Amino acid sequence: MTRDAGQSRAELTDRFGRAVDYVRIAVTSACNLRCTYCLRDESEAPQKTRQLDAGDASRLIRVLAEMGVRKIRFTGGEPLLHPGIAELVSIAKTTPGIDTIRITTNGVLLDRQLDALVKAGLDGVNLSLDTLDREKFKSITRRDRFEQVRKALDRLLATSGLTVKINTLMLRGINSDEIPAFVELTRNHAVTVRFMELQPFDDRQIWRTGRFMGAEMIRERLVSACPELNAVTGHSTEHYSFRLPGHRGSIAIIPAFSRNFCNDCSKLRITADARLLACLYHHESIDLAPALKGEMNEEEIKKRIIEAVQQKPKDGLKSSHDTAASSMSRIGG
Ligand SMILES: Nc1nc2c(ncn2[C@@H]2O[C@H](COP(=O)(O)OP(=O)(O)OP(=O)(O)O)[C@@H](O)[C@H]2O)c(=O)[nH]1
Ligand SMILES: C[S@@+](CC[C@H](N)C(=O)[O-])C[C@H]1O[C@@H](n2cnc3c(N)ncnc32)[C@H](O)[C@@H]1O
Ligand code: SF4
Ligand code: SF4
Repeated sequence: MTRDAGQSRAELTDRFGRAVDYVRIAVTSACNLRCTYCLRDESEAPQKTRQLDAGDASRLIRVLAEMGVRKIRFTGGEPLLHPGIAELVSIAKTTPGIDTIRITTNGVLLDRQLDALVKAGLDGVNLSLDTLDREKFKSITRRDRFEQVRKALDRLLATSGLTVKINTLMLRGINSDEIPAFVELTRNHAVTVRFMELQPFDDRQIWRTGRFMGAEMIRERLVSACPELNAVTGHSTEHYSFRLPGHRGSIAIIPAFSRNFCNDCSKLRITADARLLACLYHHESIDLAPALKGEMNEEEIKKRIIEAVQQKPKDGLKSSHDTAASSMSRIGG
């Protein structure tokens, strides 16, 4: 059902009856790592890329909240490279209607920014970390930053009141032997370790090189490494979710490529180049740049948001594009 663009606090509902209340905003496309499944080493320098400014963010988040959005995730590129990231968190936190503000980060700059982010009202951090080995980290990310990220992880695990998740992208023959080491982190910490499928947004790098591990294969490896796992109910993208007896944290598998959690999809994305994306796998997007430049009034912005919600496909397979051309650094994951 198409809603009246002028309606305040309307719930955004798509053609399949799914309420959209979660928006992922890529605040920059710049990144300080060059993960082989995401960006080319020679990708453009950070200063050439666009960043979301505080005034734009404030207007946009207020409009989204009025339309029923409750959760904002800042992502990128690397969101902590945005010079005003704590201010963006604070803007979201003080917007009436928004109740959850989280960040997905590679953690390189987290140790020094965590206090400011928590003070600004951050509720949770999803830390992307694919290996616990320094040399492997260097070869996956093309940067020698493991020690900074490990330090950030230790700080995160010691910070109370934050929801902490670790995103580990499973790459066959590269980090598939590290499942037990990641599971071990759940023993003493209330963290969710999530093993994820590779997706074809890798800037034409490793998608076609046999590194993909499907959710079933990951599950088999996990169960064989930890036979005592108990199945529990996971959150949203966490299609499989488990706990080990006596462990404080949980373990999940995200079938991001298999896309079997679309029935519950509640998301809209704003890419680093200010486009509204109805689905991670959608071909088309709606331009929001004029809105961010102050060239559209509030009603027009709402119309574009409603249009994007109406474009949401039943599932990501219906709008599938098997392209390895784009990079996740612009979409935000
Ligand atoms: N196919 C698909 N993959 C997704 C979707 N949302 C997140 N992912 C993938 O899941 C991985 C982890 O994403 P996160 O940024 O941690 O976000 P999330 O899974 O929504 O996190 P929570 O809000 O904590 O559940 C990334 O690789 C994303 O590409 C989605 O809607 N569809
Ligand atoms: C694009 S990054 C942006 C945020 C931040 N730079 C980070 O790495 O957490 C968001 C998520 O997308 C994931 N990602 C990037 N490229 C991917 C790909 N080709 N397939 C699956 N996930 C990917 C990363 O592992 C990360 O968890
Ligand atoms: S996955 Fe994140 S950290 Fe890695 S290159 Fe992409 S944007 Fe950067
Ligand atoms: S693939 Fe598309 S429809 Fe499915 S959960 Fe992801 S964004 Fe939603």
